[in-house]
Amino acid sequence: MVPGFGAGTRTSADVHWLTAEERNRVILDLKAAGWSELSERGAIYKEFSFKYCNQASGFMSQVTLQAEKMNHHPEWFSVYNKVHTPLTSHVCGGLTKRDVKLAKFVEKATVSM
Ligand SMILES: C[C@H](O)[C@H](O)[C@H]1CNC2=NC(N)=NC(=O)C2=N1
Repeated sequence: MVPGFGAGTRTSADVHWLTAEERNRVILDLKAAGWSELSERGAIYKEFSFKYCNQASGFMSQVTLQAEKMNHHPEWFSVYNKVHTPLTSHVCGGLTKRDVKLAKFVEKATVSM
């Protein structure tokens, strides 16, 4: 367990800011999938809209299980059938590989809803 990082399965390698090169590469893919950059926060953001509220709830349940596995959590909030999903790494106040990994999982979760 890395001191101060809790008992999660994180490794020190993936809790550092993305390099400018890594960021430029992943941001292009994320923007193509509809994510926006909250550059003032070093975060990415996407709003997901579902036909029914229970689909939004099911989506959040799926992502929560993954977030727990990764020990890396969205800062989201939902209103009826919409889920607002900012992702950032609090431990370093910016984007890390964990945010990218969780964003990719989030995208897959929407497909299965
Ligand atoms: C103590 C616990 O391991 C930490 O607070 C974890 C929990 N989930 C987290 N989620 C996110 N997005 N960033 C973090 O730095 C983080 N840290």
